Amino acid sequence: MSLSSRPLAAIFDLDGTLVDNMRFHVQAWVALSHSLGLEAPAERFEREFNGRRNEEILPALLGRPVPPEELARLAEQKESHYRALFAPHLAPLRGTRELLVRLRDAGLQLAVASAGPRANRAFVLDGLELRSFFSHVAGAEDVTRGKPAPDLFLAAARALGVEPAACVVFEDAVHGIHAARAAGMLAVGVTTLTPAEVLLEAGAHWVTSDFASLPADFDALLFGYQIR
Ligand SMILES: O=P(O)(O)OC[C@H]1O[C@@H](O)[C@H](O)[C@@H](O)[C@@H]1O
Repeated sequence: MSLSSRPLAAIFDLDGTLVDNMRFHVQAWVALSHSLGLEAPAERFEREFNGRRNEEILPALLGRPVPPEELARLAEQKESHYRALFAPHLAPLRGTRELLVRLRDAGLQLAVASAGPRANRAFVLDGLELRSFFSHVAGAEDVTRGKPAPDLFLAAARALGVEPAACVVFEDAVHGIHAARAAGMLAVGVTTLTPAEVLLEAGAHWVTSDFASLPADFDALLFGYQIR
């Protein structure tokens, strides 16, 4: 990882990055917790669980191992509720399509690496017609360890055939920034939910509130031009 060499690939987190949807995930988690008679503050889903897989969140939430059938049922209860909540608001983060077009035209390889399940990825990527930009989509079922382990980003880089050191990750969660750095990649924090200073403290090299305008030095590095 070097702050001076131009990345060859860009890997995008999905929830909270390609779409500004984390409040709907949190709302669905809080509703599921209530239906189970559990006390779980929204804050816990925003900080501790953001970027993790359901296979990791549910045992932590219930405080016990969760057998596969129960896990699948509870995850589907939460995820179908989340999709119903977010459906009327489904839209890409500002500037997403334009950035993807620029990256594609500049010859970068593009992938998604999301801890979310397949149905959620399809909901966003197909619902917004973004899928064709990406050569690979890595998801929860491709790894046994979610973020902050580097596995999802490493799986995406491997599928693209690009060295981790030549990849840049866009990610909104602290766990995701840790995962990107653990993978040896450049990391851009997206401040849809978590404040810039928290993402920088976690190891983000740059931060941005959306994709309409990137930090000038990062834009120059990404697209290979000098700032005058
Ligand atoms: O890795 P991504 O795309 O941010 O997905 C993570 C999210 O995936 C969702 O499925 C979980 O319910 C969320 O709680 C989690 O934060």
